[in-house]
Amino acid sequence: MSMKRFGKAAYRIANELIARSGKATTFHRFLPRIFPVSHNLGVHVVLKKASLPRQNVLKIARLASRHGRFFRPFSAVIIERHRLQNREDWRRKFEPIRREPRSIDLVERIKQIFGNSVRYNEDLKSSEWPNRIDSYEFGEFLGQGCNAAVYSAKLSNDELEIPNSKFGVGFNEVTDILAEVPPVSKVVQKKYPLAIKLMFNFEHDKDGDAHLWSSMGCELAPYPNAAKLLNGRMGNFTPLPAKHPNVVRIQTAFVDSLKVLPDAIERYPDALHTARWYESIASQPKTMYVVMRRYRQTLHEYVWTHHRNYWTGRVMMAQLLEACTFLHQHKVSQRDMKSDNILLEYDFDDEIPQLVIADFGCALACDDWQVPYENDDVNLGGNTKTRAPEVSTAKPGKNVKVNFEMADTWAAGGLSYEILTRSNPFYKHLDTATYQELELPALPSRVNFIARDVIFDLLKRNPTERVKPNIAANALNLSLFRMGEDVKKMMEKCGISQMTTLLAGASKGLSQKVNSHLDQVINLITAETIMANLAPHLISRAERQLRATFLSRMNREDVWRSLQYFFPPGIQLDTSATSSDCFESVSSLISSLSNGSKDFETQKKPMKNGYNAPLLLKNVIRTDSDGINGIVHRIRSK
Ligand SMILES: Nc1ncnc2c1ncn2[C@@H]1O[C@H](COP(=O)(O)OP(=O)(O)OP(=O)(O)O)[C@@H](O)[C@H]1O
Repeated sequence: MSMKRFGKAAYRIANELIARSGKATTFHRFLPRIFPVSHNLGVHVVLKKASLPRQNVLKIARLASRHGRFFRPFSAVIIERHRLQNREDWRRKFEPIRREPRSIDLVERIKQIFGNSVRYNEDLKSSEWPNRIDSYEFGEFLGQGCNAAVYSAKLSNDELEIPNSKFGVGFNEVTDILAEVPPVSKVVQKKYPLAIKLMFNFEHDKDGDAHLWSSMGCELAPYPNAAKLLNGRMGNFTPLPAKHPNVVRIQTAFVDSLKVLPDAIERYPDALHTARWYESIASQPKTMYVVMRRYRQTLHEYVWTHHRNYWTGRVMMAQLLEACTFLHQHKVSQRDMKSDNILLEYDFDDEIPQLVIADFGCALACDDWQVPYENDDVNLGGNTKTRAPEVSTAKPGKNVKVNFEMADTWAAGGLSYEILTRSNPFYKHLDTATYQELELPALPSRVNFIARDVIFDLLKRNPTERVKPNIAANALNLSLFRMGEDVKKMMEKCGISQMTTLLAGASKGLSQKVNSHLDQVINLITAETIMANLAPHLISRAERQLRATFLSRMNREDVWRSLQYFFPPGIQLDTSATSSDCFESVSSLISSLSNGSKDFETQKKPMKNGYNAPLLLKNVIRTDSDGINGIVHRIRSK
């Protein structure tokens, strides 16, 4: 059997994974007929045995072993298959997918699969957390800012179960059974899995809780229950309506008596009710506590302690943009987007971190992007160095309003620089109020062209020209798929071209036909994601979650707009591929999967002419030959 046919088989099976989810045929009966084949660094490639006689399966297995340096013995595959077939409870696990009506549009069905299944989205699980400080035991000090100190914590009663204490727990039951090794998240448990933010109350002379809720309530913008908790004490405060994997996870918040921890006098004496003004303090000093999931590190610490890998960087960027997309969709602006406020979670140093936006103390969440700016006392958010140009150039005056709609999106551009090069140009070199776009430092040439162009578009001075976060996130997500050796070629083989991208917005009949090409791409992407989910130890949690997030929110119109990053209007492209070639693209999936993420990044060399040429031609930075992790050597282009 040729490699080409092997690829075709994989494609058909993958395609069926999606198609069957809407058919009467039960998914649970289909799954036992697939099995994973291990590759050296890559991903399990799932093949269906059903339509292939046993000899063929063996042939495929042998073929796979030749294309990957490591192959799990076939006997193990057989054993695994038996194990699946003998498990009665498989039926239950696929109930939600089985019940999907058949007639639903492909994109809608994919959105439902990824949005409504706990398997792909642990956020659907919810739990109750105690609202008394005595219920928690404090651990080490984690950090402090101007408004609060943060400590690790756990529930004091050890008997109590800690719900969702790790990202991976309950993330994907299927993988627990299919994976050869138990998912890491089940093994590693933190002793103190929570982080409690103890807010500084500088107004101990005030009685009651109301002033604490109203002055500190912004912290709760990412907490969907906040509106109920605040009970109208913050006027038109509109917190995020749901949890998001890339937004800090707040478990609960409450006001209780101030707990004076052993290091408090040394670290934050001003926030304590000291003898100095003892007479004026209220009867029982209180403050607000925010109980969060504990993360491992800030982005700032991470970039200085970890080698750079541009693939990892791109996954982190995409997560950041997914968070911005979610905030933007719900008219919330975090307004303090610095790398100390981006938190990361990972278990191993070489694991791609899960990224969240944290610290909403300066957030704007009132269902309106505009803030009246009549005088200097108005709060325009956090650090001046990370304010978008339209904010930093605003001058207070009568009827002046500052629009924050695109402020976080702009800041994500600076943070992307930090992710990829360690340094945010706006911390030191450039002034947000006066910089010119041409002054933006060039990125290393090995940074993928989509990431590079997206960053440039995020940092447009004019907010109306700036790329919307969802379009930027889509482009990055698309660039991260591993189909074949080149995502763009894969798309071309599915029939996407400069022409189809242009036609997509044209008449309905026409765009329906054009959309069928896009559906092929989406089909492949979804299939690859489902397959990836069956190999949790080979694709990072962060990347799987990112894919699920993207697929659960995408729509065709936005995807077409994002495709302009791959097929920009006005530049001649050679796109002779037909949609039938689409099948072939998957044949290279197998070999590319076995190459590992680093190689993917290095394969994406910019084209000699056309769109892939670096946009920032003036000052191209190149890495040395093995510069993927290291310090870059700057070479001026001629
Ligand atoms: N959930 C968490 N898990 C782990 N560490 C955290 C968590 N939340 C905060 N931290 C740590 O505590 C530090 C201070 O937290 P935070 O930025 O929320 O405080 P702040 O007083 O609001 O800061 P700022 O002065 O920026 O307003 C963070 O930089 C981070 O190092």
